[in-house]
Amino acid sequence: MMQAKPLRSSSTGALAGTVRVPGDKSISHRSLMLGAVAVGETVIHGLLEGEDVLHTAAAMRLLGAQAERGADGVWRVRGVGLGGLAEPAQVLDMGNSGTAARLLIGLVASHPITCVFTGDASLNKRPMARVTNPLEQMGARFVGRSGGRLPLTVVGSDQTVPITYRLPVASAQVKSAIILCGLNTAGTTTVIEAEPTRDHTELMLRHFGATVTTERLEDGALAVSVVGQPELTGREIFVPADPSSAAFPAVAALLRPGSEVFLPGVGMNPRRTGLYDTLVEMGADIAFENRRDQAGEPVADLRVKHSSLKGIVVPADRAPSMIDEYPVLAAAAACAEGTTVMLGLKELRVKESDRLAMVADGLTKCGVKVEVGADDSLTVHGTGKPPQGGATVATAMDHRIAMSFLVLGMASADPIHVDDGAFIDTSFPDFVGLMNGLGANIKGI
Ligand SMILES: O=C(O)C1=C[C@@H](OP(=O)(O)O)[C@@H](O)[C@H](O)C1
Ligand SMILES: C=C(OP(=O)(O)O)C(=O)O
Repeated sequence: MMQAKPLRSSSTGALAGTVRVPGDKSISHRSLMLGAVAVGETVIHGLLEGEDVLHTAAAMRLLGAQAERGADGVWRVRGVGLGGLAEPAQVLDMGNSGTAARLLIGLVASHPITCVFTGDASLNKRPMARVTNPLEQMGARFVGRSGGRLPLTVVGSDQTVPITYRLPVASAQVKSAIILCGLNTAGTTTVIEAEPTRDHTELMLRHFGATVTTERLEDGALAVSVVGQPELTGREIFVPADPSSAAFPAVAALLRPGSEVFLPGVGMNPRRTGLYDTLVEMGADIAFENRRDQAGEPVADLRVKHSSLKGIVVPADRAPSMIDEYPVLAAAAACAEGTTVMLGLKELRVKESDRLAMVADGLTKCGVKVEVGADDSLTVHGTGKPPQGGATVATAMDHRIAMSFLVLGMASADPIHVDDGAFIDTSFPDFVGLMNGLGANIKGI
């Protein structure tokens, strides 16, 4: 159990400067996992060294791969080849990370090994049936707690069969778990998604030499297919800065008068940029400079200046492209002029915390008028002025709730306290140092 780390954020002057936010979490997990089942060496530049990703690295080692950080900060993974993962002698502890757990459950399911997965108190509450149901159809077996929660034993098989599966929820983790099981399954495995979710698994699999195709179906859904049992070859990977992490200094700069921050090399995969589209619609001054391609992923340098924001309606179909950014968008909406309505937020209830409830409770404590709809919408009534603040906000083991309220505390009239900032290290190590370097005032209490 990590020791709680209460933090306080108070308003300061303008934020200014350049920060390179850490590497993309989704891409980092995938680079370690695919590197571990490729033949030869995978060299990863800019891997996120957050706790979530370090749990994946540790798990890949227990499964037989080598994964080490060099003194130059570059990670090198020596893979075992597809089908070569070894049965781990210990429980695989995925910490706080839904992505690590769900993707790895998929990857090991088509290996003839038995693995026991567990996580922390937050992860062990999160639903896993969404991955075990389709993986069972492919031939893996599972023994877990009721409701399909971790701890969970996966009895994998080298006789898995391909399926065609329509996702019942828009989830890149579920899509990826099935594709990763399909990777070591003879034949073609297809996942159909009605709403496009992040496609880092597909892009990176192609980079490693697999055949992954996408086809638009008559009803508009996307069918993603992987041809099983390819030879994957170790590659060089350059991880872009995480757009989900860049969201925090970006929103902080928008809220603090006089601010200008520069965020180089941020991932701009269109399946991830919903927050930036939304902020621009709200009136944000964000320039996307030097757009370029970095090893198969689009990136840009972001220049963000203080802006007066207006409330808008954020449509439900934008949710997959900004799913982790609603807490920080809610902080921005609390300072905007007018009402912001965010539609289609049901999935927020099954993240590291029930983010819909945590955001609504925290904002209410800070003096913001909010409503949670029966349709899982969130309405935030902004007054055009930052809220009062002056509250202690509960974070429920959730890094994004902690960072979002610390950002709001940079603008609110009175400081905002968060009860525990320890989980920030899961995705954004040195968040406090980087933000304070820009001129924020976040302190331990
Ligand atoms: O595939 C991924 O890397 C992720 C997918 C999303 O989860 P869901 O697939 O549950 O929506 C997101 O919330 C998570 O932070 C990372
Ligand atoms: C939901 C998140 O991560 P995960 O599902 O991997 O725990 C997140 O980082 O906001």
